[in-house]
Amino acid sequence: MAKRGMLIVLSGPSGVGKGTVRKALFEEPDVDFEYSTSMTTRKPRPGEKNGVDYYFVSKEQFEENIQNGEMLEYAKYVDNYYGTPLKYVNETLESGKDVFLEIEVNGAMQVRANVPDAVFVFLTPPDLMELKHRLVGRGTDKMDVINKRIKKAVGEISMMRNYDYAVLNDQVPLAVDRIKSIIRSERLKVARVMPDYESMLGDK
Ligand SMILES: Nc1nc2c(ncn2[C@@H]2O[C@H](COP(=O)(O)OP(=O)(O)O)[C@@H](O)[C@H]2O)c(=O)[nH]1
Ligand SMILES: Nc1ncnc2c1ncn2[C@@H]1O[C@H](COP(=O)(O)OP(=O)(O)O)[C@@H](O)[C@H]1O
Repeated sequence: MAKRGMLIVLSGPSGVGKGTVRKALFEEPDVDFEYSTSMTTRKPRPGEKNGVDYYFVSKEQFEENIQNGEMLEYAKYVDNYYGTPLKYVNETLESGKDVFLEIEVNGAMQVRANVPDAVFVFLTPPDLMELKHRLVGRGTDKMDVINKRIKKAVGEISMMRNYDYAVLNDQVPLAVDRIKSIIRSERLKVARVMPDYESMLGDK
């Protein structure tokens, strides 16, 4: 049976650059993670595709999935549900492939409780002014939503201490390199540079 894959969880406040950094990371030739597409009740933004950016579903459908135990984790974030479908993550990890989740902090803490050997990375902005600047610059949310997201960010940033790693996203290529170092180091831990005692002792 294939060795179970590694689960890496990237969180951080809205607008810090999770999506941007994740896309840049996935373009690296030596990075080979499967991205778990989340499910949400949020309406698609212009250009977003169902099944690619998210699985866009109704509130009723989402609640049915929760009831049926089909979510690895889920959270309500600024009036909408967001969550990770369990089946894809389990099957992919079981097949030996590594999986990448990009989710907010409450969901990440649920994953922490259920998958203790997952690796938790918090992406942090240089400061709150820069975070607001990025949210405004992205131009996808109205000012009232941006303000709600910024308010939420303060609490989210205080959750950073519950993560294995904090990564500063001052510049995208630097943040990508930092995450790659974490992955390399975690792989070493998993590969465990340990002797194979059974073969050392020989057949008895
Ligand atoms: N718990 C959880 N959070 C998610 C999931 N997918 C996305 N999110 C988070 O929900 C928040 C809002 O997402 P979205 O509306 O797409 O805004 P954006 O990430 O700021 O572009 C972000 O912090 C996402 O990381 C998920 O499957 N589970
Ligand atoms: N290191 C960075 N420096 C400047 N702008 C950035 C950086 N990373 C991301 N951005 C910009 O910030 C905005 C929010 O990024 P996005 O990836 O959508 O964040 P998130 O997925 O965390 O909500 C986007 O306009 C993006 O281009």
